[in-house]
Amino acid sequence: MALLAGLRVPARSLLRAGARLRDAALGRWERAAGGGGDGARSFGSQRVLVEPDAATGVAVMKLWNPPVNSLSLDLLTELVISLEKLENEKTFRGIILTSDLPGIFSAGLDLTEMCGRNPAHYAEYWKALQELWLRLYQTHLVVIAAINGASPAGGCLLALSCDYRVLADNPKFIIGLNETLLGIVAPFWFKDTMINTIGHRATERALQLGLLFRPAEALQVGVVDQVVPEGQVQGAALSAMTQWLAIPDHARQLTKSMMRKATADRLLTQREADIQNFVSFLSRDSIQKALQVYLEKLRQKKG
Ligand SMILES: CC/C=C\C/C=C\CCCC/C=C/C(=O)SCCNC(=O)CCNC(=O)[C@H](O)C(C)(C)COP(=O)(O)OP(=O)(O)OC[C@H]1O[C@@H](n2cnc3c(N)ncnc32)[C@H](O)[C@@H]1OP(=O)(O)O
Repeated sequence: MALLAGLRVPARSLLRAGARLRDAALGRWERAAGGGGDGARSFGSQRVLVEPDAATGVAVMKLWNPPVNSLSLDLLTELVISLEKLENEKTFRGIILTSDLPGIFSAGLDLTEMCGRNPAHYAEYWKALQELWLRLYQTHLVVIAAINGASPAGGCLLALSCDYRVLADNPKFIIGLNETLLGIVAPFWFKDTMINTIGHRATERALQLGLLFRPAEALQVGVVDQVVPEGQVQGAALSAMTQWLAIPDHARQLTKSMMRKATADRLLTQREADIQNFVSFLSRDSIQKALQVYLEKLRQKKG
């Protein structure tokens, strides 16, 4: 059941159990080692599978961090490495970012990285999140999010950092920056990323109320660009990619940079202070207690 949205997500327990077994078995991408569409070999890490198609210059990047693709330190690190690898391959011009877990795009930041750890860990974790956002938000590649599941908070940030968003039409696939519902505050760069997507007023309302949008609402407010039937999300993302890749790279890339640089620079100029803010905020007893209670509720809701 989706606690925040007050919505039930169908039992994925069996799938999760299977996923955990696969995880335990490791060799995560052996099943895909045969390669991508044009004979290019799939590559990846334990939690990120990349299926490159050298013929089209598009790679599909799939998140796989069971049970809910929470953005753990490991997943953040692996995402940055995969992204960097694609950026350095001249063949690639676009990425489709999606999930390999049914019904979940990403549950956002990993609450277990934010609870009961020490300040050095919080700092390392936040730096890794900053790193992923800075790279994803500013990459010269076209990134299209094929959102095939729920994406609260940090999951929404991931999607908002892409160039275009396609959401599968399922009322359980909620998306939004819902931090206030947890008693925490979305950092300024989360807020800026949303403002750049849907504007100031819509962001203010969404952030203060911690709104999680269902697909039709997400489309209406502009959090996503397209809603398509489930099962068509990756195809629709690939179609949209064709339009983006029809634009000469240099012109599109310079335009992207012109639109996004000031936002990214704002974090870059106060990166260390942002880390310290996060560490001192998380180190408060009241915040730790609130996060523990929230995590416990998530764990117990099945019982
Ligand atoms: C002044 C300010 C200065 C600085 C700022 C400082 C701090 C603020 C920064 C904060 C920014 C935060 C961003 C975030 O992303 S916080 C995380 C927000 N995410 C959520 O709240 C999502 C919670 N999860 C859900 O709602 C549901 O799990 C979900 C995703 C809808 C899926 O539902 P379902 O399929 O039914 O799965 P379960 O709920 O049963 O969960 C399965 C399993 O996963 C665990 N889990 C879920 N979400 C998380 C998570 N985010 N992190 C870690 N673990 C998670 C859950 O506990 C279950 O565990 P179990 O052991 O029981 O299997």
